[in-house]
Amino acid sequence: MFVSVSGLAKSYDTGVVTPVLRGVDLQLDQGRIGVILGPSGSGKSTLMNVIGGLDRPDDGSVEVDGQRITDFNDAGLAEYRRDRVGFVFQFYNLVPNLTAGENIDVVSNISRQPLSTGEVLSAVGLSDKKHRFPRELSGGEQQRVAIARAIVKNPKLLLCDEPTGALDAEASRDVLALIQQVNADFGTTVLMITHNEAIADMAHSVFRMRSGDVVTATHNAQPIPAERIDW
Ligand SMILES: Nc1ncnc2c1ncn2[C@@H]1O[C@H](COP(=O)(O)OP(=O)(O)OP(=O)(O)O)[C@@H](O)[C@H]1O
Repeated sequence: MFVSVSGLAKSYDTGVVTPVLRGVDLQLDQGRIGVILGPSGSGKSTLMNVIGGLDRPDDGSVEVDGQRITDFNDAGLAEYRRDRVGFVFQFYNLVPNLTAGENIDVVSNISRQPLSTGEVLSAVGLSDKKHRFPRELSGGEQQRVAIARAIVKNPKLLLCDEPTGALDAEASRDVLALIQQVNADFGTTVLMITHNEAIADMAHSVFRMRSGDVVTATHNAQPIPAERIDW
């Protein structure tokens, strides 16, 4: 199992203690696309942040590629995030005064075994826009740069938190097709959060969350190409 989450629990204390993850179990095979669905506040982002080493649980464990990351110290977690995990968020988070190519270079410069900026820009279909600034790109193009930046470090795991949340249907389909292409071409295991039920059809595994727990895990023998998702 490439990602194995077991009994993951986390609460926030804001005066009142609120459990946000209540003993979550989740398993995803290597090279697969997993989608996490669930209503707002069900704990999707918190779960993904723990899997990505951005946050720590109170209890339970996360293993990725045979390593129990929940046992790592801060330096170990920083290294894990830097070398092993690519992150894509809803609002791209590109550096506004750097070009598309420079946004990608920032990450490749600190990566251990990066792909080339040219290769990832070509993979996301933006070779001709390398010198554009984020404000000179559409939302969909900015998200494709963000995906290129996430994969330039050649991560084993790509974590996407609502990657199409700010995009219209057409741009969303392009971005999802690109994520599928990255999964197929680079063998990257993908875990993606979405509110959109329709996106489940492109995943190998679908995890439905409710009130801090994964309540169902289902598997698609034949995920559909993102181009065929019905919005
Ligand atoms: N830093 C924090 N401090 C206190 N409560 C928090 C914190 N982060 C998240 N929460 C709470 O934890 C719960 C789960 O949040 P989370 O962001 O994981 O849910 P989500 O399913 O991703 O929601 P959405 O779809 O709206 O992004 C929410 O009730 C939220 O208010």
